This record gives sequence, C-alpha cells and structure tokens, in this order.
Amino acid sequence: MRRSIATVSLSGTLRDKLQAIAAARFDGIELFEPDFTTARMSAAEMRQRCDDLGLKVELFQPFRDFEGMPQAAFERSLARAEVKFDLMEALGCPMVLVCSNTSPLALPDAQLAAEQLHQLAERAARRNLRIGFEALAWGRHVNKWRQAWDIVQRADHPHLGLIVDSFHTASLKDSPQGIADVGEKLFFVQMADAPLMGLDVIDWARHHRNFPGQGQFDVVGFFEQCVRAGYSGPLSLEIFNDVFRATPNRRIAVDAMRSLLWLEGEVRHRLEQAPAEDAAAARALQSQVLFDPPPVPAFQGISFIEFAVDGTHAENLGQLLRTLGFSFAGRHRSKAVTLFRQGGVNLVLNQQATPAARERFSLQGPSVCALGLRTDDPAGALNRATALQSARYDAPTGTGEQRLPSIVAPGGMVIHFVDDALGESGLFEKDFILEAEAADGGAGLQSLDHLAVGLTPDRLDTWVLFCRAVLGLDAGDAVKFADPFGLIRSTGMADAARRLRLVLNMSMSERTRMAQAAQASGGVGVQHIAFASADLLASVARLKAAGVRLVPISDNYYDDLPTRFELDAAFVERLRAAGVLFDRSPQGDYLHAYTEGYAGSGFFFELVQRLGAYDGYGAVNAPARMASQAQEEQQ
Ligand SMILES: O=C(O)c1ccc(O)c(O)c1
Ligand SMILES: [Mg+2]
Repeated sequence: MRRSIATVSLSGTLRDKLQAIAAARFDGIELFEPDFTTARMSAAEMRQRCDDLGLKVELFQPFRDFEGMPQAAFERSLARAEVKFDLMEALGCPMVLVCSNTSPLALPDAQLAAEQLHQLAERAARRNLRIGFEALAWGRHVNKWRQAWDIVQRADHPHLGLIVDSFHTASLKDSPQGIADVGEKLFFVQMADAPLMGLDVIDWARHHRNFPGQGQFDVVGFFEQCVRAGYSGPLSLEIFNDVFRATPNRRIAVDAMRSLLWLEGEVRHRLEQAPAEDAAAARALQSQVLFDPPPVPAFQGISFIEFAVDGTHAENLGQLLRTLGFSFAGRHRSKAVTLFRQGGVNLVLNQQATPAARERFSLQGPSVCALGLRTDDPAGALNRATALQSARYDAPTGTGEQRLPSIVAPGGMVIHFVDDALGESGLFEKDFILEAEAADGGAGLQSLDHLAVGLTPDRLDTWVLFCRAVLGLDAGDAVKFADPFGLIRSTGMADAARRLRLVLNMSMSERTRMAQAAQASGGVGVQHIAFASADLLASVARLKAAGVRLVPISDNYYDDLPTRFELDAAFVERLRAAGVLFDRSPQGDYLHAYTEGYAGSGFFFELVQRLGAYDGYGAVNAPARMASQAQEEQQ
C-alpha cells in the first residue's frame, strides 16, 4: 500500500518537511495548502523536488466552504477552484480534498450540495482531476461520513468520491461500519488517532491528534473498514499536533512511518483471523499488499537492567545495592562489568565497557543504559523491531560470549532480547565468573515489578507507539497527578500476561523533578525501578535495619488513609511506622515505598507488593512521595 503523510503533520519549512518525509520512506504527501502558500518555492520547483525525493503529491488540501452555498458565493468558489486546479496540474497532483462547509452561509440542502459538487467534479474531469469530499466533525450541516457519502451518491459523478478521516468519525463516536460498502468511491483515507478528551472538537482536532497507535481511537477497526472497501492506497496520515510541530521532523517522521506499518500489520492480522465464511476478508487480503511484520514476541519478563557507571559509581551504587539486599554475584569475563543479584532480579553495573554504556554515562552520568527482555523468540523480537523501524545494536562481544539480538529504543537506551530458554542465570553463566549465591535471601525482593521511564513531552507519544508496536504492550488509562511544581502524566504499558510493565511519565512543567531528570537524560531516562516483595512490610523492616533511607511520608497521609478505605487500625499503624503507602482498587491492594534518590543521578528505587489482581502503580500516592521529596530539600 502506498504510504503518505500530510505536510501539516511535521515541523519545519516545506523543504525540510519533504526531506524528512522522504527520509522516512514515504511514497507521497498530502500538500496542506498553507504550507505551499507560504513557501518560497514555485509549483514547478516543488514538483521537481518531490520527483527528486521520490515523492508524489497525492492530495491537495483543503478546499473549504464549497458545497451548499448561495449562487454568488458558489460561482466565486468555482472560479477559485480553477486556479487551484492549475496549481494541481503544475504539481502533478491528481486529487483535491473538499472538506464540508463550516460557513454560516451554508444552506441545509443536501440536493443543492450534490448539484454544486457535481459541477465542480465536471470541471475537474476536464483536466482529469478528482474531487474527494470529507465530512469535518464540525461541518455546519455535514459532519458524519454517511452524510458526505449520501451527497457523493446523489451527485453521481465519476470524478467525485468520498474521503474519510478516522478523526472525524471517532471524535463524534460515529461508527465506521458501512465504509466497507463504499467500494471504489472511497477515494482517499486519512488516518489519525487521539487521546480521548473532553475538549471542543475543533481544538481537539487541530492540536491533539496523534499517530495511529498513540491514542485511544479504534484506528484498526476504522482502517479495516477501508481495506474491506477494496481501498488500496494511499494510506495517509493527517496529524495536527502542537508538540509534533515543535519537534525535530526527522524523529516525528519515523514515528509516522512506524504507525502506518503497525496499522497495516494489525489490520492484516485481523483479516487473517476472520472466520472462513467471511469471504470479504479473504478478498480484501488478496486485493491489497498490507505490511506483514513478524508477530509480537511473548515476553517472560526483564532478564536484567544495566547501569552505565564509572569506577566511583560502580563502588557507590554497588554499596547501595548491597544495602537493598543484593549480593555481588559475579564479574564479566572480559569487560569491566559486574553483576548484582537478589531473587530473580539481575542488575548489571557496566563501567563503560561498551559503546552504549560509554555514551550514556558521558551524557548523563550514572543511569540505566540497557535492558534485557526475556523472550522465547529473540530473533523474532529483533526482526519485528527492525521491521517496525528500530535500529539494531551490535554490542562488541568477546570470543565464546553470548551475542544478544539487540535494538536501540527511542532516545538511545539499548534493549537486548534474551532467550528465555537460558533460564534465570543461563545468560550470566556463559559470560560471567559467578560467585556462589548468598543464602540469606537478601531483603526478600523477588522480582522486577516495573520500570518507570521519565520522558520529555516530545518523547511520550514516541514511546507509547514504540511500546505498542515494537513490544506489543497495551496502554492503560493515562492518569494525572500533582507534583508540587506541576502536573505529571503517567501511562502504564503492559503485555497481556503482565510480565512486562513499563510506566511512561511526562510533565509539561519544566519545574518538576521528573521533568528535570528527563531533560538531563536527553529526553528519556529510567526514573525508577520497582522491585516486588511478597511481604513488603517485612522487607522494609530489613531494609531499614540495613540503613536504607526511604522517602518519609507525612503523618497526615496516615490520618487520611482510613477515611478513604476500610482498613484495620492496627494495619494503618504498621503502614505508618514503616512509611509504606497504600492503594486499593476493585481488583486488589498495592503497598509501596520509595528509596531516596541515588546521589548524583535522577533515579531511585520503589519497593512494591501487589495483592490480588491490582493492576495499577499507586498513582494516587505519587503526590505524597513527590511532595515529601520536595520538602526534604527545604529542610
Ligand atoms: O481542521 C481542518 O480544517 C481540517 C482540514 C482538512 C482536513 O482533512 C481535516 O481533517 C481538518
Ligand atoms: Mg481530514
């Protein structure tokens, strides 16, 4: 399927946009008229530039306030259209998007609208151009795709067809069911996702759209309808987003392409899964070439977390890990890399023995530079990632050492795929000189519960899509909570089996600790690592005895707690004494506490216990932690 993107979706001048679009390997563009009107470039130059870059101008857009107008205004619009047709011919662009009329002068007369569009199509036909009619969600009389389709059918002109845009349909909670029956009159498909918001629809549409896979619309169901209609391209993105328009366009263009590849893969998968009697699904699959990425890998959890350190930090962080109940478990055979272990948790301290660790440390000081994910198909995981536009990472390996399929996550962290068949320590047996396991069980921290990643605002959507498309994780609801210096937005991403959990945090305020740490780590940094205990209160008691300093929690919190939940008074006092936070959902309870930050870095550790099927991350308690951290600085 040809892939296209509207120029409005990216930052920069028109020249920059075209280069970024071509570099991300799109086939074509929708030319957003204001981008051309403001460009110091003639139509002939534009066409030449697109030719040179291998791009086709698929659509010229938008042509506004056309249908259902009083005669004088209609005639002016026809004259204007001729000028735009001249331009389209010069650009080699075959189609113009007419969006439904928003003018107060528009008449509520579908027949008139159809007749006027017929005349426009007749003029377009003389030049072999085509007209696509799109319902804007805020059109004065036409705002649903079915109304636009009704008018297109009444107009009945071969050069007039329907354009659908997932934003307008999903934002009105309208159903895409039936688009499949539009057939060859479906002239163009614009895809956009968006977070669900209670905003006025125009503001939502013009500022908060995002790429498929980054929001909460059923973009897969929508595009499936288009494919079932027999539509074979271009598949195009039209994304009005304030953050994207302020972010380097090369990065956004990569996300854009990843989103389309993911979308095609998802629709393909659905059609392939359709029951045998669904002949239309089989026909749709045959008539299109939809991208076919390797399947989403199954993950069994996090094999290890690797920190970039220098000698001093190897010493200090190692010391902190020991107080947290980890024991020194071994040294790498050929590199300045050590392993600490507790329960099933493996933490690796890398003294810049690999390029990724060196780069990360020099930019950000001590920080997480890599993750190992356990999967039964490491090569498949790598192939899916690279098919979806992730860069591979080739770590230097010594003779006889394990070579792990690896990729670079957005922002530079390395993700290794570790064969689950190696078991919990198989990987390390090969590459490390291991010490005998400490027998005391440490502090009872048994596994990695989740990893929280701090992101600058321009990185959040990128990570949501990366997690969803490359790693196959689903997004939970975004929650917002208050830091003393701004709001934090947090989205949990997890696989269906809940073996891999990442929490993506972002703050629009530059004054929050979280935002400052994210900024300091180049936009993406692991902010905290949560270890799970089967008995958190006992673990906390052992950690405190070992001298671990937890973020203190206000007494006022514990006075409030029993007013929110029905809790045994003695239990509340145990929480208070331990400084442990508590949350409850219909599925279960969550107990958690935080260590103070590791000196000279942005990260800290969380200690958690899930009871029942609690599926969140204690977001309601985050303000208690953040306020406490802020007050600590004032004391
Ligand atoms: O916001 C707009 O005006 C606008 C214009 C053209 C489109 O295709 C669209 O979806 C929205
Ligand atoms: Mg549109």
